Amino acid sequence: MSGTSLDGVDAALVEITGVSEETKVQLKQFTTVPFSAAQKAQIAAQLANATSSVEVLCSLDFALGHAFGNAVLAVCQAAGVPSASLGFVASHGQTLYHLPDPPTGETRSTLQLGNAAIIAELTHTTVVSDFRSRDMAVGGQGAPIVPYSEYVLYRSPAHTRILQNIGGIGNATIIKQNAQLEDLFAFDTGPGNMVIDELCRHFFHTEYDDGGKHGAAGTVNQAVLQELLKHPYFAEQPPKTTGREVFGQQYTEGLLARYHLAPNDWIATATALTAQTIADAIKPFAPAGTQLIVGGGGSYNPTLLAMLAQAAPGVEVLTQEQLGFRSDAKEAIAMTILGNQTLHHLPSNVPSATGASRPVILGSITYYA
Ligand SMILES: Nc1ncnc2c1ncn2[C@@H]1O[C@H](COP(=O)(O)OP(=O)(O)OP(=O)(O)O)[C@@H](O)[C@H]1O
Ligand SMILES: CC(=O)N[C@H]1[C@@H]2OC[C@@H](O2)[C@@H](O)[C@@H]1O[C@H](C)C(=O)O
Repeated sequence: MSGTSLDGVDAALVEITGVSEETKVQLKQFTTVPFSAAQKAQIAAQLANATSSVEVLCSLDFALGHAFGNAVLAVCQAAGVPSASLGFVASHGQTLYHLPDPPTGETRSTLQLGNAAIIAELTHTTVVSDFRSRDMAVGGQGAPIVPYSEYVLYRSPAHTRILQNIGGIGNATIIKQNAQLEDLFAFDTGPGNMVIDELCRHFFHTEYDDGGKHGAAGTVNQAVLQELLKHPYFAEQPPKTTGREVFGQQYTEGLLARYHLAPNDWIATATALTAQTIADAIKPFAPAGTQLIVGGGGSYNPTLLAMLAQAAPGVEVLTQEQLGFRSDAKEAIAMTILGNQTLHHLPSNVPSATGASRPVILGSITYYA
């Protein structure tokens, strides 16, 4: 898995047994193979129309295939497991573009690169990939696709649980107490770390606000925060998804041109934007006693977690680690659950989360034989 932050390829080696609601997974090893600065710059350039090139995109698909295949080899090597003994590889790839509701003229579509044939050859293993297209083909947004795995792993008879991932983008899955799969509800809350990261790059030439220290040292500018909260995405009704197309570099550059704050105040304000938009978005679905379980890289930012707890009174804010899971491994583990469903000819989209017209078997299979 590689998400919108472009930090690197996450590879989870899991033991998986059973299918559907009976699926059991055990994490054996986890590795993130970071993208080099050059790889990251090359991917980032392809995310914007002004700087993308069809020649580089063609090359990038295969280059990412190598990066993903090598991440599989790295996690296997760390565990002392030969890759040829794997049951399968489930590869999300790198989202390059996502058009669930295209402006005009274009076709609803989504594009994840990381060529599966290259991964199969490097790892000597069958690969399941392209998990989003099939959901979109039946009218869904093609995202979010992790809710099925969250239902399998986190449903609880005792609590309403909201799984909040804070990666580049923030996304929430609501699993009410005693929920059935049809009851799940999920959507993107808005920016996760994306704006914070962009501001860190702009002001400090760092990739992110390590430990939330800049955010903690700054003061939230309430007037600017209130303006930012007026972005139309926050008022849209779920199901809804968003991405770099809306809250990427251009968005932050626009903010920097419009408002003039001290660097730490900017980062505090962007951190508060993430916290407040999450709190506002989940509020209608969070009765007293709800557990908000935070995952993704944002769970390593204590300033963000503190702001979130303050913005969501009555909700118990927990991290994946507090439940015995790993925040950084969660999405990669989710892909293995989806891949396992695919290989058993079973669906794993959640129509109530994506807006799809029906459950479908996600993914494409590239056999290694
Ligand atoms: N120690 C840390 N302190 C503060 N922030 C951190 C830390 N570690 C990671 N992060 C944040 O988490 C981000 C990466 O999160 P993650 O890997 O979950 O994102 P992603 O999977 O790429 O995104 P998405 O889930 O939106 O696709 C980093 O860019 C950074 O902002
Ligand atoms: C199109 C795409 O790659 N969307 C990602 C992105 O990153 C976070 C959020 O936006 C989420 O909707 C999704 O990823 C997770 C894994 C998902 O589909 O559940």
